[in-house]
Amino acid sequence: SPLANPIGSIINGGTPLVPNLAPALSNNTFDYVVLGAGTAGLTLAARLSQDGKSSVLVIEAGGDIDYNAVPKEFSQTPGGDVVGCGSADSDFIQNDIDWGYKTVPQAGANNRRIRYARGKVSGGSSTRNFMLYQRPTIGTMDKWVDLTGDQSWSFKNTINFFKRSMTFTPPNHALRQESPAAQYDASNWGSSALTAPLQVTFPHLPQNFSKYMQLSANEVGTPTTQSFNGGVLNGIQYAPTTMDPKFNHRSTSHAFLDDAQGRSNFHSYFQTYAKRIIFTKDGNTPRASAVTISTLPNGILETDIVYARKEVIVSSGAFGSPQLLMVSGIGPQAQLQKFNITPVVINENVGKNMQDHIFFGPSYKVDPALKTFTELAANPVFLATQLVNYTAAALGPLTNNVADMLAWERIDPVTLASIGASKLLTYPSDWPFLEAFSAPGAVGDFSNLLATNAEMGADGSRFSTILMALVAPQSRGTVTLASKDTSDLPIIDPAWLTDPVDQKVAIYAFKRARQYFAAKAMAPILIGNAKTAETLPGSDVQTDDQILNWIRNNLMTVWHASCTCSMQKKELGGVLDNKLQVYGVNGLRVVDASSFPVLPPGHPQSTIYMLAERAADLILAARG
Ligand SMILES: Cc1cc2nc3c(=O)[nH]c(=O)nc-3n(C[C@H](O)[C@H](O)[C@H](O)COP(=O)(O)OP(=O)(O)OC[C@H]3O[C@@H](n4cnc5c(N)ncnc54)[C@H](O)[C@@H]3O)c2cc1C
Repeated sequence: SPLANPIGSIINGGTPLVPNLAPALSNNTFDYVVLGAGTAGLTLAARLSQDGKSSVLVIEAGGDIDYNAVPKEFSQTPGGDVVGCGSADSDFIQNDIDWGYKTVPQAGANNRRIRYARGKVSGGSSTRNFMLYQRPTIGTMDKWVDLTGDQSWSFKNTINFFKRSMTFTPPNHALRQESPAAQYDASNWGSSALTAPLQVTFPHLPQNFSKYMQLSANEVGTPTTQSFNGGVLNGIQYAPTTMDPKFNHRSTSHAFLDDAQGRSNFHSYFQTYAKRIIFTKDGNTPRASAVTISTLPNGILETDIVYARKEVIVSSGAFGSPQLLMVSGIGPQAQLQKFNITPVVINENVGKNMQDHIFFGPSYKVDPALKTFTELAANPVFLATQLVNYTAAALGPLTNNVADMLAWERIDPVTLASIGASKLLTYPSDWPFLEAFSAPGAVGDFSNLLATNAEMGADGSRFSTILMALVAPQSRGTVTLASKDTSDLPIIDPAWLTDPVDQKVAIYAFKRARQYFAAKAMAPILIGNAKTAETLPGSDVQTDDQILNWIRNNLMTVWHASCTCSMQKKELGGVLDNKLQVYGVNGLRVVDASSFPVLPPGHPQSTIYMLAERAADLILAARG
């Protein structure tokens, strides 16, 4: 057994720092050790422990949100999601539950360094996200099949894993009173007999701005569609959200923790850093057998070891997972050499191929009767009333995740050719190139949405924005090490907007947002006309160069970092095989956004839950 004498046979990094450590004590040995209690990690750990047969430990650097009252209140309240996710440093309440990542200067963003929100807490980034729940297209998953060489990743073959993680509740039209009404397709969801911890539904109140966006989208050629969850995306509709239907609280992967916590075979260590995976020998192949951990604040020092009888599963997210592989000896040669890390497997692809979405868009002055987010930020009396309304009755604008309506569209081939972006025609035919978000507030450079809206709304002005995201991005980024210690944040370089095709599409997207606002359907809510109402950037910005420069100064991540430990055929640049196992070693998988072969258009959390559900099946099948 690889655990017979784990200390004696360690092949990376020598003897653990802790003296007198008794190897493989029964209370620090588990069948499965999951690193990261985030979106994927908690889902996976809960599923692995469900049949009571395997012991599972999940390790999380952050705390349990249940013991962190103020961030919990903010996190639970859907309208609070826009607080503390900005591009500037000035975050407050959420600092306790966030890693505080910041990119290196981004050439594509006029050398700005941009703060990149990431959950460091139970539920990981599902505790911080905007709750939008939507699935990839059929063609997207066909791309996964091509890249992995495995038909089991098709949409048809994964749909039951998508359905398995969540319970859907239809929109409450009586409360919402919206027109046009939110639509959904009942066949996209599980049967009423199928219940899962994660809750998906619609907010109790839609944003007033969204219906105007919907009507103007229809007018400029984007039709209303019924659903974003059956494998087709093009069109406009309200998006379902990961929310509890009764109280409209945020629902996260913590729901899986709640389910698992009472099981005697389920264990969780919070405020514990995974420091390094220890490899022993399995014949000639390294085997992941144990993990050094730190229970000290800020993860300094290796303080203990936990052993895995069967597997170690890394679910530390798109930044944390490649970091953990690299500090443990799996990564590009130059990275390992630079930090004097004993190599286990040289794989140049670890930390490469990072894919992400960016968004940006013009803000317009609108009728104050709309009650936008600007009203909440700039009118303390209204905010106080709505806090009571939300807390006491689960009603009002705070039940809404702010960006509640989405639209996806392709760009026709003639236009693509005219803007120099024909390269996108290589994408599957159902893959949209642009996503539009309703954003009822002023946005600008996303530095701090609360402060921006409080300031711009101080004179009674109210705003709405349509954010445009590039959802077939060509630019690729990297995650590299700053040191050989996971207590130091890795270096994040998303390289947004460095590819010329992305720049062309971004200019097109910006002009498209202006078309939405110029539609007749938008006229009733604009102060003045589409030209005079445009406040950011304002109608002075007209030429392609001016537009691109404004985008560079204002673009923001949609926080969809992925693909940094990609599941792909090795010759294509993979880190993981088609069963999420790390190439070249035994007993080690990576399961989270970093495992994606390619980033689907839109919002990744549904795919991450699917991945965790599927991984649990693969792991339990291997257990026999
Ligand atoms: C502000 C924001 C808005 C978003 N909006 C949406 C949206 O509306 N819809 C959508 O689908 N997606 C959205 N996303 C993206 C989505 O939430 C993430 O892609 C997803 O949650 C990532 O899941 P994961 O399991 O890969 O990583 P995470 O959920 O981030 O989990 C990784 C976990 O590992 C832990 N960890 C890392 N390193 C270590 C270590 N060394 N030791 C121990 N623990 C460690 C982390 O603390 C974290 O808890 C948003 C994200 C953000 C931040």
